[in-house]
This record gives sequence, C-alpha cells and structure tokens, in this order.
Amino acid sequence: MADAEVLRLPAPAKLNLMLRIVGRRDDGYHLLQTVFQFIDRYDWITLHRRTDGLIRLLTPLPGVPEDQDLTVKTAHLLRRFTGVRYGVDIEIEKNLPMGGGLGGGSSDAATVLLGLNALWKTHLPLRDLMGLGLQLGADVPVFVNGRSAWAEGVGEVLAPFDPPEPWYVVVVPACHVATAQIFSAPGLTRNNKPIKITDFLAGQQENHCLPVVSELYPEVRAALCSLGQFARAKLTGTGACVFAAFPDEAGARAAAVALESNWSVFVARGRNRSALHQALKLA
Ligand SMILES: C[C@](O)(CO)[C@H](O)COP(=O)(O)OP(=O)(O)OC[C@H]1O[C@@H](n2ccc(N)nc2=O)[C@H](O)[C@@H]1O
Ligand SMILES: Nc1ncnc2c1ncn2[C@@H]1O[C@H](COP(=O)(O)OP(=O)(O)OP(=O)(O)O)[C@@H](O)[C@H]1O
Repeated sequence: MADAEVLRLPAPAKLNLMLRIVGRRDDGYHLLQTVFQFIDRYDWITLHRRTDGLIRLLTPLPGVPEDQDLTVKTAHLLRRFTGVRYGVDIEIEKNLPMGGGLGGGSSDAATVLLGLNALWKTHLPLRDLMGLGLQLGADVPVFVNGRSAWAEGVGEVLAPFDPPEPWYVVVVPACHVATAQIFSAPGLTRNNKPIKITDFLAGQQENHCLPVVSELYPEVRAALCSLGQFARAKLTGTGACVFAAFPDEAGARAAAVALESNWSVFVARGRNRSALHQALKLA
C-alpha cells in the first residue's frame, strides 16, 4: 500500500444507540450525548490517484450535484489544506440509504480523507484529519477516529466506549429524513438532562429526535411498530432507519425474514472497530 495508485476502501455505516439533546450553541448547532457504533454494512469508495491535480467523481449520486458531493468536497479540502499537487478520480458504490441516519455521506467523506492521506502521501495525523472532517459534518470525526464512542459536543468530543456487539435488524423506511429539518422543528426538546455511561448501560437509551420524526414521518412510526414486535426498536440519528438488537444471528435473521414482505430490511453485526481502519491497517 506504501505507493499504491489505486485504493478501494469500505465506508461503514453507524448506528446511534441513543441520542440525547442537552443544549444548543449560539450558532444553532445542538449539543448532544450519543453512542456511536459501526456496523458491517458499507459503501465502497475507489480512489485513483491523478498526477494532473484534477478532482473528479466518476459515479455521481442521483440528486447530488458533483460539486456538492461530500467525497468531492473532502478531496478539495485536503488538497487546499496540504497544498499537494496530486488529484483523484473517485468512484462510489452506494449501498447505504441516503438520509437514513446511518451516516453514509459522512462515512464516505472520512474514507476519502484517510484514503487520500495515504494515496497522496500527505501523512497528516488522525487528530488533524478529525479537525478537517468536522468542517464537513458533525458525524465525520467519529468515522475518521474509527472507534465506537460516547460522544458529546455536536458529536465531535469522543471518548472510547465499547458496547456489546450484537446482531442488528435495520429497517429502511421509504423516506429520506433531512437532518436540518428535524433540528429546526419547534417541537424538539432541547434542554434534556445529561446522563452518564452507567445510566446508558442501565437502559436509558432514548432518542430525543424520535417524537418529532414519528410525527412528521408516518412511515418511520410504522417501521418502529413493526420491528417493535420482535425487540426494542430504536431510531438512529434523525432517522429514517430504525433498528433493534438481537443476541444471535439466527434471531436477527428470523425477524428480518418475517419483516421483509412489508419492509426493506437488512441484518448487520455491531462493530467497535471501523472496517476502514482495519483495511488501512490502522486498527
Ligand atoms: C444527528 C446525527 O446523525 C447524530 O449522529 C448527527 O449529529 C448529524 O450529523 P451530520 O449529518 O454530519 O450533520 P451536519 O451535516 O453537520 O448538519 C446537518 C444539519 O443538522 C443540524 N445539526 C446537526 C448536528 C448537530 N449536533 N446539531 C444540529 O443542529 C444543523 O442544522 C445542520 O445544518
Ligand atoms: N457521498 C454522499 N453520500 C450520501 N449523501 C451525500 C453525499 N454527498 C452529499 N450528500 C448529501 O447529504 C445528504 C445526507 O446524506 P447521508 O446519507 O449522510 O444522511 P444520513 O445517513 O441521514 O446522515 P446522518 O446520520 O449523518 O444525519 C444526502 O441527502 C445528500 O444530499
């Protein structure tokens, strides 16, 4: 990998195992407490190094102009920050639903940051890459850091935390939730009491976005109800996806089979180390 010209790397999804809103900053961003865990479901990003400095996306996503795609923005940001003269052709194999609360766009951005840092031989430390990532989105630093985490601030103050790694059933409702719409909703509660990790482990695992998302998106409400027949069903991030944990693969697959006639659904394993870090031998 030392002088590779092409890299194909995974961009894993995340789940928010709980999400508390405990305040709001002057710039409007919300102060959160959340637990991030990765799952073994990925987008795949291929990076072809160019010597002429051009940055191109070979696989534009429906509805996302090329210059707005987070992978393209990331490559430009790293090029500006380092002054490197290389460019890149980017290919995205999209498996993660957009606007699903699985962090797909943020994870794609983190994969481009770490991948180009190797391919362009810029060798920035993870700390600098996390700082750059935060300029792209509140969820990017955890993907750059590559460890499951207890997170505070706007999601960027990360403390390592290894929850159990169960099997999950994830239901993907046929709607996209815009994160900004949920965070600007008048009905959102913004002054909830902060909790400790011990409270989380004792079962305090609510998502404070859930009441607003359920009200605005009946599909999400129905998905929670269907999945809730099998296990405690939760919302990830601001949705739209909902998930539930199962102690073993057989239980998860049985629930998924029962749900799949009515829902788009997949089974994935919780992972406390990012597959991206494993692929780059950082883990
Ligand atoms: C809800 C989470 O998915 C939990 O993991 C994330 O905090 C969202 O992270 P993200 O998608 O990377 O969010 P960003 O792209 O930074 O922000 C999208 C919009 O959501 C709102 N936003 C986001 C994060 C946050 N802590 N407070 C906010 O108010 C802001 O209005 C922002 O304009
Ligand atoms: N490479 C990308 N992949 C996905 N979405 C992108 C990308 N680049 C830009 N976007 C834009 O970002 C929006 C949010 O995408 P994403 O899939 O990350 O949502 P999400 O899973 O709800 O994220 P989060 O959990 O971080 O809120 C998309 O609707 C799209 O307009």
